[in-house]
Amino acid sequence: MAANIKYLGQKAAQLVDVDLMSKHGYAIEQLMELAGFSVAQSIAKEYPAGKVLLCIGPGNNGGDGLVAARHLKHFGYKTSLYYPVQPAKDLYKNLLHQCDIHHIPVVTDLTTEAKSSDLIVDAIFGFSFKGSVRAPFDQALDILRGVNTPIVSVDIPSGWDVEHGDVQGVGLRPDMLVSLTVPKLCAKQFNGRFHYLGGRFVPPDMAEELKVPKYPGTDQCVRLA
Ligand SMILES: NC(=O)C1=CN([C@@H]2O[C@H](COP(=O)(O)OP(=O)(O)OC[C@H]3O[C@@H](n4cnc5c(N)ncnc54)[C@H](OP(=O)(O)O)[C@@H]3O)[C@@H](O)[C@H]2O)[C@H](O)CC1
Ligand SMILES: [K+]
Repeated sequence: MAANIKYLGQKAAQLVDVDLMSKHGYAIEQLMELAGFSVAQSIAKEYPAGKVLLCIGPGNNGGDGLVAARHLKHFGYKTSLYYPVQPAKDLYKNLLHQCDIHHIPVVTDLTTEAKSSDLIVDAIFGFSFKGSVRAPFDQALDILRGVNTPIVSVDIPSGWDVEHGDVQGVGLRPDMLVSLTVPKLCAKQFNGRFHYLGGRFVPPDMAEELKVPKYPGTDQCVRLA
């Protein structure tokens, strides 16, 4: 584990997000593009090109997944989306349209697709997840837990409490975790092979306060463990 790293609780993570947008003038589209790009780059560092199924949730974690799908396609991966709840928000509609024009299909048979993919990206729930997992994601998590395909979780392994980890015993067991901005408390319990940090958009004063580690060269991600 990288020395001096800071872990944020749920409220603190949400506040950082609000500060970036309301105090520092970032648009959500900017943050999401860089977050999703960093997820795609982290994947490209560790997994060879192949078939990637991105499982997309109803919030901004899902938005990061839609962005990552597009960048992975540009990097030479064959990507598809499982996106069972598609909110009617322009942000997500535009990202989905961009996936469509990149010939990234939306699939519905999660079991078949998960088994036949080389990698699964878990962009279902991020730092706003709370309570017990509601349908249809309860069943989706069951299916994803039952396949052997390695999983990359975006920011939070889905089903995990943001601070306490897999307390409900329904969470995913990712091979890679890509924390965004800074890791959340549950990341202390991550025991997969690769822990990366992405979201290289934090301005210097905030980065110092949050103890954001140094990114190498022009990379959008840094390996923490
Ligand atoms: N600064 C950054 O690091 C950035 C991070 N980004 C990414 O954004 C997510 C956080 O996004 P947010 O939209 O706040 O929340 P989530 O994606 O985690 O999820 C919200 C949706 O999930 C639903 N939800 C919540 N709990 C459950 C549950 N138990 N069962 C089913 N559904 C659930 C929730 O529904 P509600 O009805 O409760 O509203 C929402 O629909 C962060 O983790 C990063 O990945 C940004 O992209 C960029 C900046
Ligand atoms: K996730």
